[in-house]
Amino acid sequence: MGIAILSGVVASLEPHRNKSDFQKWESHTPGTLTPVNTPDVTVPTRFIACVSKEQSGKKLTATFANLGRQVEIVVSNNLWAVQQADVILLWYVLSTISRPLFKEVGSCKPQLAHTILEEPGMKEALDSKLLISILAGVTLSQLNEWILPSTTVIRAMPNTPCKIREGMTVVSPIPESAEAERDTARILKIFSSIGRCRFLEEKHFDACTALSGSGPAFACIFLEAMADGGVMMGLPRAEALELAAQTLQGAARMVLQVGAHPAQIKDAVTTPGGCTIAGLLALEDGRVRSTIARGIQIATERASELGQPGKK
Ligand SMILES: NC(=O)C1=CN([C@@H]2O[C@H](COP(=O)(O)OP(=O)(O)OC[C@H]3O[C@@H](n4cnc5c(N)ncnc54)[C@H](OP(=O)(O)O)[C@@H]3O)[C@@H](O)[C@H]2O)C=CC1
Ligand SMILES: O=C(O)[C@@H]1CCC=N1
Repeated sequence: MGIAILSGVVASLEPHRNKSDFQKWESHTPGTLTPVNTPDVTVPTRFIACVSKEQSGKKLTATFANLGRQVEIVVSNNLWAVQQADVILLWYVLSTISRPLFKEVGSCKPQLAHTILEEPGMKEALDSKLLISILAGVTLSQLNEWILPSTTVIRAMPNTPCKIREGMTVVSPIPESAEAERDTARILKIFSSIGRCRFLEEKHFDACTALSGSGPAFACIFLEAMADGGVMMGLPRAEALELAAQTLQGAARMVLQVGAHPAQIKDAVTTPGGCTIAGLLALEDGRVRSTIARGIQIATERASELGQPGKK
């Protein structure tokens, strides 16, 4: 997930980004960000990604080699990376004071969070900084126990399409403080540049983890199954996949861009006595809706266990 976010953010900073990118950015954050086409002095200029294994370091170096902006890779030295930064996110670090910096400090599994944060010197390195955790299941109250009160901590739940700047990120409310406005702008700057970003209360985070965090996996099962159906009926695999993917994207965009209700879209496609209703009834016979919805329910329940004491 760290690679997806860092790739998206780095890509968003490249000079070839077009005007619509800026407009998209602004539309998510009315009044809080720099106006369209005005240079933003807080734009990050330096990136550091941290991992624990040499082999992962080599892989990351290869991954970021083609991005055209240098990403420093640090193996087994989270503390150093955090110390360099002014603003920190749990799996990565953003720094913007006089010299803008942006650092990633490993994208660790939820169970590892405590181990990383209890490293000697880490609390002090995080002092007065902004810590953003993307760790599924790990709560703000847990995180607050592992850091000094002077560190501001919030949660974010992104998803892998952040890599192509089509992500969905949910962010917990920013705690009230003198720096709240600045922190809000920094958070929106990152996550609105790599997709949609919305604030929601922490109580919704496990459901968001299941719906949008895990969602790309669920959507791809459906996508693959549609393509399989096409292949079963004789379509070549590549074309079946293209048709399925573009169809899902088109339907989703009708909901997001046009504001259509999914039922409206379904009804408009469904000619009386036609083939769509025949297919829909077959899907309903397989309890497709409750199966998908229960999948989100079960994933939500599992998300609530992640990072919790006594749970695997
Ligand atoms: N995958 C997803 O779609 C989403 C994931 N998340 C959250 O993101 C987090 C990471 O998940 P995911 O990306 O799937 O996991 P991965 O296992 O793919 O990535 C974990 C990364 O963390 C690094 N890491 C592990 N331990 C340390 C350490 N002690 N110090 C520094 N770096 C470390 C690993 O490097 P190394 O291999 O060298 O140890 C690896 O690069 C989880 O908390 C998950 O809940 C949230 C939303 C969506
Ligand atoms: O599977 C997981 O636990 C993580 C959280 C959301 C997506 N991946």
